[in-house]
Amino acid sequence: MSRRRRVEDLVEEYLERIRPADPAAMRAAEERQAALTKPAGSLGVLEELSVRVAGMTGTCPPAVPAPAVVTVFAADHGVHAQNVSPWPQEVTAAMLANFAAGGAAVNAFAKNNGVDVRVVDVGVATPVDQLDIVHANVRPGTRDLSQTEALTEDEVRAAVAVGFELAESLVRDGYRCLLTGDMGIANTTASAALIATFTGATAAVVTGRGTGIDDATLAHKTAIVEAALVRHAVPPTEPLKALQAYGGLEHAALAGYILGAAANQVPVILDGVIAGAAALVAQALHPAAVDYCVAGHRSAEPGHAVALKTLGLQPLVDLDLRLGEGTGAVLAYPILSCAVRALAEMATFEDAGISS
Ligand SMILES: Cc1cc2ncn([C@H]3O[C@H](COP(=O)(O)O)[C@@H](O)[C@H]3O)c2cc1C
Ligand SMILES: O=C(O)c1cccnc1
Repeated sequence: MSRRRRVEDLVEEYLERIRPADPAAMRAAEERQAALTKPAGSLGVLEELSVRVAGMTGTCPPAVPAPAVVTVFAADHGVHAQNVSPWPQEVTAAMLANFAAGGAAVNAFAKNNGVDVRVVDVGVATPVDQLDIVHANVRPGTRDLSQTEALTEDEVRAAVAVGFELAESLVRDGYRCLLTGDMGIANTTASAALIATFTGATAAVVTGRGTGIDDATLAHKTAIVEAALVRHAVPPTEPLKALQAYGGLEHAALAGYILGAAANQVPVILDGVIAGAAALVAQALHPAAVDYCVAGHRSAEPGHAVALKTLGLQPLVDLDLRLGEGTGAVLAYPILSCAVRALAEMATFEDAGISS
């Protein structure tokens, strides 16, 4: 069997393993929530969240989703050549060294919240061979989406496989909550194109300032996204083709990682706009993948709110973050674990001898 055939089969195999959240476990969790020692509904969104986790894991009450790990998928983007980001491409590799040394914002948040950090090179343009990270480089950055297709079909499928297989191995290692992270200079441009594809929103609505660009650069970046949408014209029913057209390798790996969490019935906390774009790809591949997604936060990048609406997810935190790396997901993790711990460990009125 050719390698190409094998990679094609893999994505189909992944999708076959995904089941919608378990309705019986969700009903049991709703009933248990109603019996706990608090006024009904008083834990607000946390109650719904705990019910969703019961549905994901198929158990009531579910175990607290721990330990947790944030995986930072890193890759570069050919569209960087169009001056859509103020930062040099080499910053992607430099930040990988920073993650490996524990010096980035995501490392600080992760240390605070008891979350482990994994870093994966799925397509960084600058060599990072010497770093103590997962080396799974599919190609050294995408091609320029404004000139040609960013990736070949084989490259897309290989990157999806990196994410799926990593999620599987993390679950095998005992992790019970997977968090998304990303690093890739210019990746808010590819994110905007993906989000426009799956939501039908215009380039003007979903394109944002990324790391911080001025008005003139924003207008130029928006025009690049708009022209790319016309050039490639991928319908929302063709998620793998959308990854081929726009990239990035980290988006493809993140989509695979989300599918991997879903196939293993483990919650996945999404970070910001890059994760939102990848989750739209996962949703288009298998709608039930979203049953396993928790929106960690809402990024200040405008496309993110648009993506969350199509995903049907309510963000847990809204603090004007616009960093990526997984920071918003890590920040939200204790909220998710509190929600599940309350469902699992609170006394019922009957246990406590309180008449309700
Ligand atoms: C020092 C630094 C650290 C970062 N950590 C995450 N990003 C974030 O910014 C990039 C996307 O923004 P744009 O599309 O405007 O280039 C991504 O690498 C993302 O993870 C960073 C960016 C920089 C410069
Ligand atoms: O939403 C994000 O994750 C984000 C926003 C701006 C730049 N980098 C990442």
